[in-house]
Amino acid sequence: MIKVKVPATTANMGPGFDSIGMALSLYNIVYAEEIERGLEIIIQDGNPHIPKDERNLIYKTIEHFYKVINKPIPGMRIVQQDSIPHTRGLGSSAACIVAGLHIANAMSQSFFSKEELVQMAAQLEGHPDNTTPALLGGMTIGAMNEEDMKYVKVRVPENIHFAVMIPDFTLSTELARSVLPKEVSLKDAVFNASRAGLLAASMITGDVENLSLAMEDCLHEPYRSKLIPHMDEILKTAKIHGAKGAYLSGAGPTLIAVVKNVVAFRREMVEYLAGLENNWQVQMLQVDNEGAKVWINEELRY
Ligand SMILES: Nc1ncnc2c1ncn2[C@@H]1O[C@H](COP(=O)(O)OP(=O)(O)O)[C@@H](O)[C@H]1O
Ligand SMILES: N[C@@H](CCOP(=O)(O)O)C(=O)O
Repeated sequence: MIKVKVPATTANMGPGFDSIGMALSLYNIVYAEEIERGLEIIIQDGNPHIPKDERNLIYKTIEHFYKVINKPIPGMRIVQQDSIPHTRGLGSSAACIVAGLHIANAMSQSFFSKEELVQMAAQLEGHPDNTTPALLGGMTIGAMNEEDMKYVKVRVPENIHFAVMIPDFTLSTELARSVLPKEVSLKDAVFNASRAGLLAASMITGDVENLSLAMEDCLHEPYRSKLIPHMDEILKTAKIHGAKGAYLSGAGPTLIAVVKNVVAFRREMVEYLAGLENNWQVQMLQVDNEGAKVWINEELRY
């Protein structure tokens, strides 16, 4: 039996579009084992939106891996315990890709290194800001071309708290990318480049006082805010209630605030969000600095 535990991820973190992302302490757990033939997928929370056939993203990733290694895919049973809300900007699709790669690697006894899986995952997702932190933990800053992805992993202090505000509606990454402009001005490019650099450096030094400025973005958030009712108002209110920085997580619609005073912030935001539509829920999470974990027959492998 193979068991894989994969963290949720928050991509972009404001200005780091398609580059910066961080793993969060919220997990999907997937069990997989070979069976004589066919495919059985069991979704333990019974979520009707997750496909239980060959269209399932974990299975599609496993199928891709077997094609790469040029071996026939065996019959298998997959059991999913999902806690990462899907299509909400918390890297549920990246978590499937990472789980699928780890399962296929173990099941086929291919022994690809973690580094090779990092590269494969980034190519499959098309941007490295969810899959890299999901595999390695911490915050990662990545850049890719057609062949390769280079990155740096930063361990984030565990006493920084992330208030994760999740509404009751979904927003697919595909749709949220379709509203982005094809070209941007030099002014906007400079705005983001300066803040992305400041964000990376501030997370390395733990200088959270920089985050209010360092988490600003003008490449994707202004366009996506039209798809997310009250987004700008919620981000502003989070700062009024003491957030050090606040941003749209991934392609949205989840919003995240970096906070120090966890109890007071949560109380005030829960009260404020209760007055809006879309049933916003607040979860207080931390960084996951370890990334995905794999057990084979209950023995932790990596
Ligand atoms: N646990 C899961 N099992 C199988 N497929 C999943 C799971 N979670 C997400 N997916 C697939 O990923 C899609 C969401 O991906 P995406 O739009 O990128 O949103 P997210 O921000 O959650 O990654 C879902 O529509 C579904 O097809
Ligand atoms: N850089 C991507 C990140 C998408 O993250 P997800 O968690 O929404 O899948 C983007 O902004 O499109």
